[in-house]
Amino acid sequence: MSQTNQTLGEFIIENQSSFKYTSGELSRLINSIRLAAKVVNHDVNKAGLVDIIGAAGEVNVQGENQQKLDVYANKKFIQTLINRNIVCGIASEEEDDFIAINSQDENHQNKYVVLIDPLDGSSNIDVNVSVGTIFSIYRRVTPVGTPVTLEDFLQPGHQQVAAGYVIYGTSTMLVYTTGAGVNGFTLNPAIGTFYLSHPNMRFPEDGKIYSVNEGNYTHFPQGVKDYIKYCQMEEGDRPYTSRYIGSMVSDIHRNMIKGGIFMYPKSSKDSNGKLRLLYECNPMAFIAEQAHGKASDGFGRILDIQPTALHERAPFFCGSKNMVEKVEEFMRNSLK
Ligand SMILES: O=P(O)(O)OC[C@H]1O[C@](O)(COP(=O)(O)O)[C@@H](O)[C@@H]1O
Ligand SMILES: [Mg+2]
Ligand SMILES: [Mg+2]
Repeated sequence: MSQTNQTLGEFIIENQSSFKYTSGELSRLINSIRLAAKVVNHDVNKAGLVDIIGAAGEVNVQGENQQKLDVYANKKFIQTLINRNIVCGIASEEEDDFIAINSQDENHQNKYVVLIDPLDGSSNIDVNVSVGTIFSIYRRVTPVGTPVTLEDFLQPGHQQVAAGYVIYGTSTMLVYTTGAGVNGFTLNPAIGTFYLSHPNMRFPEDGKIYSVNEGNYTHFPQGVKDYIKYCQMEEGDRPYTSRYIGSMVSDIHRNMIKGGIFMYPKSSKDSNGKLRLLYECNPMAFIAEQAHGKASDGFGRILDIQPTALHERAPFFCGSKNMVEKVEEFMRNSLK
């Protein structure tokens, strides 16, 4: 791939006009996320050498032991967004409540709220397996000029104006959508620039990879058990291949390129699954749909769920369209 590829900065400017609220504000916001991603990437790449490995000694609102990199990435993204005076509110997996941001001139003119999972795949940080960052962006619904409220964050996923993720893997990539398709950019670490490497990303309609933590098999709903058995059957183009990294961003990224389905169902242990609707499921679902894939809670469209709490969870099935429809079929049949 030659360096004649478009840079992320050029792409943002060039595609600004395809975005219905073309005020440049969203472009500046995506640029801020690009900046924060580079800062975090710089330390992720030498995780063993700098003091960002291991537990931070704190427990977050989800009751999870925060990793040092969770806290570090959270701080870097929030700091960058505040410094660039570009948003009116931020919500994060690592923050109990949303953060209301007053614009310097105190009249709350900023229009966007951002929800982030600063570090996705925390269990993989210490073992040098790829991890990610996930972001979701909405226009506020409360009037500009008034302080941001919870209502601005509890919007159904189909209201997102942009969403994306950063994957810190064999290479570092930023993949995002503003509702006009999905594009992926690879960081050239030597010059610190993201280049368009994966234009117009699309899920193949069908795939041969299924990604689920089979260690929870006995706790899964019958429909999921039936679908996993279906994937493992010697029939037609099956059995499918089981691949599970344990970092949702990385599992879905792989399946978007190769064709496949990622599943984190509810179980007798987690009555609503593990993944958080607002800053994990919704942004990945927006990406999936924009890439001609599908995202469901097993019965309906993830993006149509009306959220009621900042850190609520949802069962999540995301990937190649025909595979998600197949698991929905098994879920419906299991209730008959
Ligand atoms: O270890 P499990 O139960 O399979 O869970 C793995 C899942 O949990 C997550 O790590 C949750 O995300 P965080 O790391 O951001 O908390 C997902 O990335 C991943 O798919
Ligand atoms: Mg996560
Ligand atoms: Mg996280």
